[in-house]
Parts: sequence; structure tokens; C-alpha cells
Amino acid sequence: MKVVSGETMQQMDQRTIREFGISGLTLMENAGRGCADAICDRFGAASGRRVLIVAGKGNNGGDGYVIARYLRERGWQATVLLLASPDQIRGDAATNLERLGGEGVIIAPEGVAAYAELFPSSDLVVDALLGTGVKSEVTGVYAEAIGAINAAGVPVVAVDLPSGVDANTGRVLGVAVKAELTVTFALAKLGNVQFPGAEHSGKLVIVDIGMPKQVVDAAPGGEFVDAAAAARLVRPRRKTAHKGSSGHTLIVAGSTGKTGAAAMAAASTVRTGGGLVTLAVPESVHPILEVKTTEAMTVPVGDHGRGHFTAGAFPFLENLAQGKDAVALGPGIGAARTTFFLVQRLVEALEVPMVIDADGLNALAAAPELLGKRQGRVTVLTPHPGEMARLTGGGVADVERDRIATAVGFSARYGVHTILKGAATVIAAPDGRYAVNGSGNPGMASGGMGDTLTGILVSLLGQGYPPFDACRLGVFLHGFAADLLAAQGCGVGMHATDVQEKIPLALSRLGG
Ligand SMILES: NC(=O)C1=CN([C@@H]2O[C@H](COP(=O)(O)OP(=O)(O)OC[C@H]3O[C@@H](n4cnc5c(N)ncnc54)[C@H](O)[C@@H]3O)[C@@H](O)[C@H]2O)[C@H](O)CC1
Ligand SMILES: [K+]
Repeated sequence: MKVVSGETMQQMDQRTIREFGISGLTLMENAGRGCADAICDRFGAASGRRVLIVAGKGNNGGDGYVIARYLRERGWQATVLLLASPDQIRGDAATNLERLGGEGVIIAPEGVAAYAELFPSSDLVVDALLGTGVKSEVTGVYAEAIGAINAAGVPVVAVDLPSGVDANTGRVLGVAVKAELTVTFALAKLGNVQFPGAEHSGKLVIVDIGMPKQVVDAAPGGEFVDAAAAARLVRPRRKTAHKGSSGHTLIVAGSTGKTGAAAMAAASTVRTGGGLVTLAVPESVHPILEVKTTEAMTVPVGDHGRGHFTAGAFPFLENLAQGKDAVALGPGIGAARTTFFLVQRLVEALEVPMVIDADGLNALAAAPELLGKRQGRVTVLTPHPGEMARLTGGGVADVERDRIATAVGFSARYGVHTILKGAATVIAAPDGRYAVNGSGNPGMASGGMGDTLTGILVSLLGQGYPPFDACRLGVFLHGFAADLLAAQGCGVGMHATDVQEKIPLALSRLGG
């Protein structure tokens, strides 16, 4: 499913009107009717029920007047509360306000205070205050209205976007409507699928408003990765497959106190269908990994008794990487200077597709320009917001302000695939493509989940998936395996190792 920015949707709107002769009024009519349909589908027969439509001065409010008209036709008692004076309403919105003929329309540019009782006494509130036109923090009468909507204690349906949610980032601009259902038009907006906007949107319904297919197809945007999109990426295995044709990966991981990270990365590589896995660990912790690891082969790497990788291991690891299909670098390696030095040399030297995670990323924070030396090779970085901030040299708040822009910008600058983790993980390719992941749940907020994702990704790369496919499928699979657990009642408190156990089932549900 394609997702677009607010600006892109407004350009699509203009193109439809200019090049295809479909009027803005028709689009608004289709939008309002579609929204009324979705309301009736969800909330059933009207039989005199009261709906309060809270309208702003723009076209989002215009949709609201159309909704009022259609809901009345279907037996609802619709009241429009307009938070502007009629002379502020222009164009298609003004036409539709006129069509209502003033009946059941309350003009309240001074705010909602005098109408407070209307909110809780309604059976449903429709939020038609602000849509893609939202520009800044919401204050004044709009902020008060949003507060009243959220406090009403009745179901709320948002038109296009919950008012107060930034259309591009999903950020809350001071205050935002919390909707049970959001009916959005033509395509989902980036603010509908990124948090906290995704949570404010509730269930998302997309209504076809009659935009020509050419306009929709040509619009620049990202992909929202849901199960259907992930299933399209899966390459079912050939009947003649053998371990030699299913990828041989090298995982460079572990240190004293962090052997679990190494074991989990290796196990999830196998669980994702990796043919052969070689796990290279510091010699001091090797006996532990020999016991912890069953399917993967382990290789001790000389560490002079330090319990972590040292720079001197470079020639050995460079040699070990020969003939491997993909390498993962970083889970549990720790933050020793000599380890960071080793990472930097490996990043520069190894030709093979590489996933870099955890302290592997921190090793690069001091010298991200090394990534530029991997031009033409496949590099996947899996930072959480803190690691991303260290890589960009900014703060976590800067990263979170616009996660897509951060990931897309970093990928373009360094020629890498960036997987910016967190709810609605962002996946960016070096060529500007990006995706937002739709799987996963809060139970995943625990140690070891990142190591598991690294294992999944290196496994898919090793099996020959194109890198952007490996990234999108891998991220979805990771969250989907956790969703299967949550569906069985194992939500908060799930182990990363439990998630690993579910990877094969998740993969098979997607057709793998
Ligand atoms: N193609 C489509 O998707 C269609 C969408 N439609 C609807 O139109 C809105 C967008 O309408 P627009 O008039 O451009 O913007 P808004 O109604 O969202 O905003 C109106 C108005 O509000 C002002 N404003 C911006 N930020 C703030 C703020 N923080 N506080 C107060 N006021 C603010 C701004 O100046 C605007 O003038 C889209 O979402 C759909 O719902 C059409 O129906 C047709 C097709
Ligand atoms: K809205």
C-alpha cells in the first residue's frame, strides 16, 4: 500500500482537477459520501442517532458538510459545529456549507465553551477540523475543540487525519484527536501510519474518491508494508534447495557478558532459512557459545584473553569472510576501542553484503564516512533512534521529529540501506525508496530483539534476496513473528528467543 505526504496528496488533488477535468467539488462529494458509508458500515443503523460534526474552515471541514448531508439522508440527526465564521469559508467548502442551508449548523468562531454539552450527549463525533492543510502547532479554539472531542467519551471518527496529527511525520502538534476510526482519501498519509499518529488514527479505512489511476500510480511516496506486501516479497524455496544453495553467512558477534546476543543472532539466521551459519566469537567466550549454539558452527577468534574482539583479528576475520554470502557485524561485541577499530577495518575491506548492528554502529559513529567506501556494495544498518542520532551527530529528538527524512537522508548520503527501528520501523534504500513497517507490538520492547532482526536480515541477504526486499521482508517478518506470539496471549514479557521460534511459522504464513 502506497503512503504519501500531505503535500503530495494536495498535488494529486490539483493534477486530478487540472489534467483530468474532475472537479474539486466531485472529489469532495466522493470523499464525504465515502466517509458516511464507512461510518454506517462501522456503526450500523442510524435510527435517529445524534452525530456531532466538528468542522474547521478548510476543505477538511468541507468534507464534514458533505458527511452531514449524507448521514441525514440515512436517518442520523447531524449537527455541524463550525469553528470559524462563514466568511472565512471558501471554494468547494463554501458551496457545501450553502447546500446544508443553515439547518443544524452552529457557527462558533469563539470556540466550543458554550456548546460543551453537545459533545458527550452525541452518539458519535466526527472530527473535520484539520486534515492535510495542518501547518503548525494547534492552539486556541481548535485546541479546545480537540480537547472537548477527546473528553466526550463517545466514539470519534476522524476525516482524513486526526486533527493535530502532522500529515508527514505522525507527530502530535501540541494536541491531537484520538479517533476510533479514520477515513482517509485516495491513499493513506504518512501521518496515519507513523506513531503517534497511527495510534491516534485507530482503524484506518481508505476511500476511493475517483482519482485517476495514472495520478495515484505516479505519485511519489513510500510503501506501507503489511502482510500482503510482505508476501509479495517472499521467494518460495525450490524443491531442489540444499544447504549450499540457501546461503552461508558469517556472524561476528559476542563478548564477555553478551554471549546471548551472538547466540540469538545465529539462531534467528537459521530460523529464517539460512543454509549454513558460521558464528565467529572472541576466543575467551567460545566455550560458552559451543554449548549455547547448536545448528550454527562456531569459530574462536584470538582475543588475548580480553573477552572481546581486538584489532589484531582483522586478517583472520577477513579471511573467514571469503566465500560467505553475507556478514553480520555487531551483536554483543561491546565498545572497546580496539573492537571499534576492527569494525572500521572490516567495514572498509569486506566486499560481501553486510548488516551492521548495535556496537558495530557505534564503532561507525566516529567515522561514518567509512561507509562511503562501500559504494557499490550492499550495506544494511539497523540503528535504533539513539544509534541513529550518534551516526548523524544530532539528538534523538531530531531523529524522531521526522524519522523518514532522517533515514532517507542518511541512506542517500552514505549509499546504505537504513533500518530505523522503533514502532513503525522505517526502511530506506540508497536510491530514495522508503517503506514503513506495519507489523510488531509493544511486547517487542526487550533485549535481544535487535539481535534477532540482525539474524533475519543477514539470513535473507545470504539467501540472495535483493537488499531492499530483504530489509522490508525481514523487518515485517520480525514483527509478524512477535504478533503471532501476541495473538496467543504472549504479549508483554515475550522473549526474543520466543520470537525466533515463530519465524518459520511467520514465513510460512507469508507463503515461504
Ligand atoms: N485529495 C484529497 O485527499 C481530498 C481532500 N479533501 C480534504 O481537504 C483536506 C485539506 O484541505 P485544506 O483546506 O487544504 O486544509 P485543512 O482543511 O486541513 O486546513 C484548513 C485550514 O486550516 C488552517 N490551519 C493550518 N494549520 C492550522 C492550525 N494549526 N491551527 C489552525 N488552523 C490551521 C490552514 O491555514 C488551512 O487554511 C484534506 O485533508 C481532505 O479532508 C477534499 O475534500 C478533496 C479531496
Ligand atoms: K480531521
